[in-house]
Amino acid sequence: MNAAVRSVVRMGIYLGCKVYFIKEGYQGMVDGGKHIEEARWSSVSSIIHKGGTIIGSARCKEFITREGQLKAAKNLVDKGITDIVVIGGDGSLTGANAFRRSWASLLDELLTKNLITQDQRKKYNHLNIAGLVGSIDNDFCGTDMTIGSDSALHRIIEAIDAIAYTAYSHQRTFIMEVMGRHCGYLALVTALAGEADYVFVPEDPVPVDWHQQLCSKLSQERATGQRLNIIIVAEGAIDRKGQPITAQQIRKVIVDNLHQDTRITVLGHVQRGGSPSAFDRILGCRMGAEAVMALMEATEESEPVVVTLNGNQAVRIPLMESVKRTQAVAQAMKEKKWELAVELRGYSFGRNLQTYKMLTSCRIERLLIWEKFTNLQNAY
Ligand SMILES: Nc1ncnc2c1ncn2[C@@H]1O[C@H](COP(=O)(O)OP(=O)(O)O)[C@@H](O)[C@H]1O
Ligand SMILES: O=P(O)(O)OC[C@H]1O[C@](O)(COP(=O)(O)O)[C@@H](O)[C@@H]1O
Repeated sequence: MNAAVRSVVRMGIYLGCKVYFIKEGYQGMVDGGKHIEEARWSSVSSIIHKGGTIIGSARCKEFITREGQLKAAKNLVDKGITDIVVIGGDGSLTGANAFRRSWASLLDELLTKNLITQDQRKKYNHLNIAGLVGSIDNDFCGTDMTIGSDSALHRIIEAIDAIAYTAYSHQRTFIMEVMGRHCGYLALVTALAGEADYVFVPEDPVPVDWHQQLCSKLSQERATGQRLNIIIVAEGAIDRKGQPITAQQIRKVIVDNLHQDTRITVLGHVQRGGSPSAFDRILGCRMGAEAVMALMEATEESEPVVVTLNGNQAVRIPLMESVKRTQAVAQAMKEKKWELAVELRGYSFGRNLQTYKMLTSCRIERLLIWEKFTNLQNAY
């Protein structure tokens, strides 16, 4: 995230703008005062390698209310702020859009209450918004990657590789819970990259007979000589009825049925910490710069945009369109329309899921026949 902050600040200053940090997210915008502070070129030196964000982040209920938005609008007008870059998930971007929509009426109310002058009302008539998507979950429709996701993946894969040594030596089964309360991206790609034997993701819940399927899969792998099993479970994993599936439940199934030595690792907030990956730093740099360009080119008529990654390009797309698509995934999951949820999550998500299933669908019978055949060949 800091790479994006740095990029926005420097691009803004480079283009001749006065740039402010709004600290602690919308809470800082509502509270004003020391939370809105001018950013200098040097304020963002030596931050690109740091995890998290130097400007802080906070959930802010007050910003959802009219009163909160009035305070925020007043603070922005007082500082002469006309353009905002918002970095966050669909909640933050929805909030930004709602705020912009109410902007004119907020200023009207401030004027009526004599909290701003007639001149200010006229001068700040318009507010421009550009969004950047920051989330480790990679759960936003319209972008191939969200800022932070790649770094989290690196951390998870490192942890799996570390665990695999113990699992291998002790012939153990490891269940690893990764983040993703509503999105299975991290779990799925981790399963692909970490050679997991089974994965639980919220968008594509396991079949009702998952107990048998899982046990048969694990037994097959052991029968082919594999000394360890890795199972990945997303924090938000559910079954087809929408009931949560926990790592403890999975462990019980394995221990009761297969008597395998099984351990659980919950990675938790480790996944969100540490230095950002090279990919995330570059993504942040490019997206931040693009967001400032979008603001500079915005007119009163233009819709707010969100800067996303399409292939290898930073592109601008209508903010609310992608927010609505993202919210449609949540709705599809709520209605248990699993195929639709996977489809809406995006082409790449669906392909990852398919690829994972194909790469882990080896049947023991087929494998044994093949091994017998190659042994026979070697004998002659
Ligand atoms: N409909 C909304 N109207 C105004 N503000 C909102 C709205 N939805 C979310 N927000 C603001 O955005 C903040 C962040 O949203 P949240 O859903 O918690 O995180 P994320 O941005 O990661 O999706 C909220 O704390 C709130 O201040
Ligand atoms: O710190 P908290 O509030 O427990 O958050 C955990 C949740 O946040 C997430 O990590 C996503 O966070 P971000 O979108 O801010 O990266 C989810 O995967 C997880 O469910």
